[in-house]
This record gives sequence, C-alpha cells and structure tokens, in this order.
Amino acid sequence: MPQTPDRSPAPPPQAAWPAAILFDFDGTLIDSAPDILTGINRLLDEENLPALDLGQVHQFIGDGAPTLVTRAFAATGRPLAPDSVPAMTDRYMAIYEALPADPSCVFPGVAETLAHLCAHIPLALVTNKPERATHAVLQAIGLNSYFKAVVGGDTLPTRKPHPGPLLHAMAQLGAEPARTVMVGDGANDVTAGRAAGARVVCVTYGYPRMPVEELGADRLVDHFHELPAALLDLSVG
Ligand SMILES: O=C(O)COP(=O)(O)O
Ligand SMILES: [Mg+2]
Repeated sequence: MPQTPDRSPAPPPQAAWPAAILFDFDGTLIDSAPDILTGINRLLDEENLPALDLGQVHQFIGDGAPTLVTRAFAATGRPLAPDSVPAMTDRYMAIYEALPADPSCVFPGVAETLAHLCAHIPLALVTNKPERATHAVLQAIGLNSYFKAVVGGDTLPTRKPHPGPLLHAMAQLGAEPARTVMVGDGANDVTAGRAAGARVVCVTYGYPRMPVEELGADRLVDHFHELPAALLDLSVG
C-alpha cells in the first residue's frame, strides 16, 4: 500500500522554562538603597564625616561591601587607606545588620512572582552582599523559603562579575549553564552571566551605573511581573 505523506504541520516549538534561575538581590529583588544609606551615614557620622545622599549611594551599590565603604569615604573627600578598609567594612556590616529590614523594601511583584516560579524551577540568590547579612535580610522580608541556594559576596574567593558564584549556584541546583537564566540589574550580573554561559534578563528599575539598554541583556523587564513571560520567550529549557 502506498505511503501517504504526512502533511500534518510540525508542532510549534514549545516554550520551556529554564532549568534554574539565579537572582541578584540589591536593585533587583529589593530596594535596599535607603537602608544602605542609613548604615553608611551612621558609619560616616562615627568618623565625623558628612552624610551622603541616596543618589550617591545608588552609584556605589553592586560591587560588594568593601567597595561600597571605599567609595563612600572617597565621596566625602577623606579616602580610606587600603589597610583600613577591612575593619571599616566590618563596622559598616555590624551597623547594617542591626538595622531591621522591612518587607516594604521588596520591589512590586517580586514575592508573588518568586512564589509562582519556584513551583516550577529551582531558584538561587547570587549577590555581592555579604552572605550573613543576605540571610538576615531574606529572613526578615520573608523571601528565604524561595531559594534553594544563596551565594553571597564573601561566600567564595570571587564575586560577580566573576562567573564563579553563578557556577557554584548552578552546581548546587544541578543546572547546566546553557539552560540557566541570571536576572539582575547591572553590568556585574550581565558580565558574570555571560562568562558563566547563562542567558541574562535585566530589570530596568534597579541601580545600574550605565543605561540598562547598553548592558547587553537578552531581555529587559520594566516590572517583575513581566519576568515569567520573558523567561518563556527566551525558551532556554
Ligand atoms: O554590592 C552589594 O553589596 C550587593 O549588590 P547585588 O545584590 O546587586 O549583587
Ligand atoms: Mg544589583
């Protein structure tokens, strides 16, 4: 019997969830700049130095606590000697960790979207904020249960933009880089994500130090609610 050719159309490619999603913290999930400003200004006040404003602190966040403290002192006109940075960073972290984090610092749409995504996909937090403070803030704002792994700026010898922390999180989640998406707000997230072999989504409301359109992300989202659609559109699963 002659074979009739199968003329049924090929099924449309299925949009798929990533195997894992890695999230940046400051500027992506939480508006931490007001608390960071309070902590920095208390430290500067102890040192008899003038206070900074929120706009300055926005520019100093994202490269970890020692760099934040270094930039803050430099902005007052009294830069720190390099050998004073570790002790001054410890003092800053003690002040910051004593500040009660308020759930209102969570950006709109974040809690509901993480709750939705974590039902499908393992999630990790990869931040340059020191790990102990990260856990304390996560606990205080009620987001801790969504993450299967948390990598802080002092968890490993390297931090973003090095890919090491992202690869460490992927190994903990058992996810291949090519099927993983990094979600962040700045150049460190894009550089680290690319170097780790992941795709990158950036939010447009965070603390980037350059226009977000120039960061080189695969997708931009203006609101966290748009993230699931952007992830399905990337279809890296
Ligand atoms: O610089 C920091 O301390 C934290 O920044 P990140 O959460 O955006 O990595
Ligand atoms: Mg950030």
